[in-house]
Amino acid sequence: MDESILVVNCGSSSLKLALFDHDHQKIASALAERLNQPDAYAKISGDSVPVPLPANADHNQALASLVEAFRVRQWMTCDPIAIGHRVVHGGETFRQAVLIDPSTITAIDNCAALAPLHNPVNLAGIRAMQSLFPDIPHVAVFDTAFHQTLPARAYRYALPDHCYQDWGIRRYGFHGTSHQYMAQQAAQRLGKTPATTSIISAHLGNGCSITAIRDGLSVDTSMGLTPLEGLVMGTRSGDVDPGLFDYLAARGISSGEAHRMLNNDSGLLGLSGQTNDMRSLCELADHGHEPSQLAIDVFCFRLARYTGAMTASLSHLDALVFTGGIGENSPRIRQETVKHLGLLGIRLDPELNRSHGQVSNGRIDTPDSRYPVLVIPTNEELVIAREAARLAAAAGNTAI
Ligand SMILES: Nc1ncnc2c1ncn2[C@@H]1O[C@H](COP(=O)(O)OP(=O)(O)O)[C@@H](O)[C@H]1O
Ligand SMILES: CC(=O)OP(=O)(O)O
Ligand SMILES: [Mg+2]
Repeated sequence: MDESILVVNCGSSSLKLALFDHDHQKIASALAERLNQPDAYAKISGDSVPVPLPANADHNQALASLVEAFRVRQWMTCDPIAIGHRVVHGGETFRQAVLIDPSTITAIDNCAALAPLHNPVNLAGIRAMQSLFPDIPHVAVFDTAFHQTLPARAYRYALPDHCYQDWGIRRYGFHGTSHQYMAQQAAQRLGKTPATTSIISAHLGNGCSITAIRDGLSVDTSMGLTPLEGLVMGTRSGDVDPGLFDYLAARGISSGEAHRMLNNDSGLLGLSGQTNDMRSLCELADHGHEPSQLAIDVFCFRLARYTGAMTASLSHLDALVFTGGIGENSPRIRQETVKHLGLLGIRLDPELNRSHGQVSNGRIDTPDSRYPVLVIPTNEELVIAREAARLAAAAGNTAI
């Protein structure tokens, strides 16, 4: 028997699928993008030939095609023992991963108003996989769960009390799976246990967030009610003055248009006018494109400011950790961020930084830096696979 585990991560127009074996080693992964658009496509990592998809393929069609491609390649010769689903918003209902049953579906649906871009597609992915694999456990792993330990002083907005009591308006935080993994990995690299390790974890991918983790628990984070608050991101603005909405309304911009502007047309893309891709942005800046350099400057300064803010929640700091596509791969962004943190005494070794800490167990700081700085590759899919296997075993499916 295979005893494999499938992990599904559905985004608004994309999806990622990963297959793990019983030792939690990744066997295969695949990506579908531009879903519901004429040029929808899917590909398996390492394959040059795309997996055929019909024009305007939706999440259901893409998942069915990719599952079939895994089967044809003999990677999955029988049903997996469990399927783990990334769910972005679990509100205050979910403090940890859960087996999905009809009441879970209703609860995730109830959180959809808080994450209209994410939860409906997460649910679409769950339903599609349940119809392909009706007889095995499905597990939901929530981005928000790890942040359920935030103290009220960090999660409450200074709004009238009923906004929280009646409507659940509070800061929830996201990317929890990645931040939790950073806490474990940093502890391991520093020869400590997570329960005694305090870090600042900067997850810098297309979405970006930073979290203060005190003795293994999330105590402050930059994202809020939705994944729009906080750092500058690929296409998201991060923090803006809420007065902006009235100002835009007075200029005839509807709330839908403002929403699109802040979520899809802002961030690195908005500032540079060119791209949301940090690698391209760095090349453009190298060729003298000033708006691209400005986008990098705003990104790094905001990140440094938030790093300083996160220290308010910690009594000591074991490491500043960089992760996500940008955090793992860009020495320039790490250096330009840390350059603003001189007062904290954080210094990077240029050589170690250039090598992404690969020869130094992740460390990229100098011997005289007041705090260690680590680069750690994130692996949200592995965490989801482990959680799915754990809950499936607890539910009596094949033990792991
Ligand atoms: N070598 C690099 N230098 C700078 N940025 C990079 C590099 N490699 C990847 N990135 C950036 O990482 C971002 C994507 O991060 P990733 O974590 O893969 O995204 P997602 O959040 O979609 O999983 C993009 O902005 C991409 O340009
Ligand atoms: C919550 C969030 O921002 O997720 P992503 O980085 O996948 O967009
Ligand atoms: Mg990511």
